Parts: sequence; structure tokens; C-alpha cells
Amino acid sequence: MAASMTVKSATRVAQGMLKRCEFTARSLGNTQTIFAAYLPDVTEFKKLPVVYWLSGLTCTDENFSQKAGAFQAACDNQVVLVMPDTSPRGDGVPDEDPHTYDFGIGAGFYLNATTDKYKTHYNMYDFVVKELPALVEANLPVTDKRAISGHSMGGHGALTIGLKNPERYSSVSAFAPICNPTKVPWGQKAFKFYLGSDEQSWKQYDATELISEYKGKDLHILCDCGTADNFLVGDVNQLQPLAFMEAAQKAKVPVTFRMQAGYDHSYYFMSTFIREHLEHHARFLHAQN
Ligand SMILES: N[C@@H](CCC(=O)N[C@@H](CS)C(=O)NCC(=O)O)C(=O)O
Repeated sequence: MAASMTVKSATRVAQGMLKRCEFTARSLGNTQTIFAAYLPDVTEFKKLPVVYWLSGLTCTDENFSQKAGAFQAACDNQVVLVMPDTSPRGDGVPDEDPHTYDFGIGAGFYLNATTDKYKTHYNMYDFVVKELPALVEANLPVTDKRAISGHSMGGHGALTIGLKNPERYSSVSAFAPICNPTKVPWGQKAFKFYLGSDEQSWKQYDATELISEYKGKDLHILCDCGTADNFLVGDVNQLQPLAFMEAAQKAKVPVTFRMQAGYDHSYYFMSTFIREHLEHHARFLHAQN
């Protein structure tokens, strides 16, 4: 039997409701977790497919809700949005001391940790792939058709989860994704703590590694990255879009990757293109099999 959830708040927006829901997540060490769901009014009469949104470093379920301006586009495209947190939280959830913004709470990296300190709580991969959709599909008016999208660390999550589970998603998109985490400081730090020092085991969570071996169906991958993104053109290129594009090209996997002139890493950038991403997902979510 699927777990039950509590609706903490319901706010009217864009001809629909934004509900913040709470439940006890097994994959996060039985901690309480909050996710948000935007439900267009039409879900009172019929079930809709879901776009899962994965946020980036430091975010909760609220950043996307408050800053992306996505709800009218979701309503217009007849999709539900589900927005989880980015890590486990609460008493007893381990972290490094002192806490840093790019690891631990707010930085779960959408993987299943294997190191002793983190493996009980930090299983955001299982949470996003299985536990959350099972809960959502049992408790909300949605179908089992899914797309996945995300930003930065969440873009890494969307690409890796999509590439590892093509049967579960009809399309994948990302904004400024961390494309090659095994080769950049953000990923190397997180993977060492969560997965240990065997770098071979890191590759299963690296989109560039995964796409170079990918043989599955067309995932209709759409990515946007700003040419003025501070994590692309700053001191360190944490995103590595070219490595991903080159690997996709070599493996002959279709990817639409757009470099958007002048945009940075922020929600201003995402709010500009989120409608195009939701239109993209809706095209495949509503297609008849
Ligand atoms: N040093 C920055 C890095 C974090 C950052 O840029 N996070 C992005 C995702 S990688 C974000 O979405 N931040 C939250 C927001 O803009 O609302 C900070 O601590 O704020």
C-alpha cells in the first residue's frame, strides 16, 4: 500500500492550486519531506501527466514555485508539476561540519549514497525515481506518464535519471545542467563523500558517461544554458556542456542543446525559457501511443 501524505497548504495560482505536501520518506531514512504539486483545475475532472522538477544547490521545494513563473505555462499545457526538495532534512540527517552550500543538506545530488555516514538518509535517486512517483500517483489526480526536468544539480539529476530509466519518462530537459560531475569540483566533492573514493562507482551518476553508452529510445532531451552563466564562464567551469554534447554526438544520441546568449545561472534565465520546456514535455506527454 502506498504511503499517505498530509497537505500542509493550498494556494490558488494560474487557474489551479499549488499544494505543499508532507510525508515520511523511506528512502530518506524515514524523515519528513515536503514536496509541492501544482494542479490545474482540470484535474478535478481528469488525470493529467506529470513533469517532475529537480532544483539546484541550496534549494527547497519553494525556489522554483516562487521564481520560475511556470504555473500558467503548466496550466496552458495541461500538465501537473511536482517539485521535491533537494535532500533529506531534519534532526539526525548527517552533514559535514561546518555545513557548505554545495554538499549535504540542500545538495543531495540525486544519487543513492553508499558511504556509512550518508547511506541511510541520502537516497534522492530512489526517492525521485520510485518513492515520490508512487506516492504522487496514489494520492493525486495524475496519470503514470512522466517527464523530468531540472536546474544545475537538478539538471544533472534529470539527465542521469532519464538516461538510466528511459522507460519511465517520455522526455527530459535541463537548464544549465552539471553535465560531467566526475570531472568538476562540485561533483568530485559530493561523489567522494556520498560514494567513497572508488571513482569507477561515480560514473553511474555522470550524464556524459551515461550518454556515451546510451542505447535506449529517444528521450527528446532539451537543454538550455546561458553564455553568461557564472558557473560556466567564471573561475571554474562546473557545467561542462561541451563534454556532454561531444559524447552525445559520438554516441549518435539526439540532443537539442541551446546556448542562450547573455543569460546567467539564475531563475531570470529559467523564467524566460520554462514555457518552451513545458511545451516540449507536453508534446510527448500528450502523444497517443
Ligand atoms: N553560492 C551560491 C550557489 C548556489 C546557487 O547558485 N544555487 C542555484 C542552483 S545551483 C539556485 O537555484 N539558487 C537558489 C535561487 O536562486 O533561488 C549560493 O550559496 O547561493
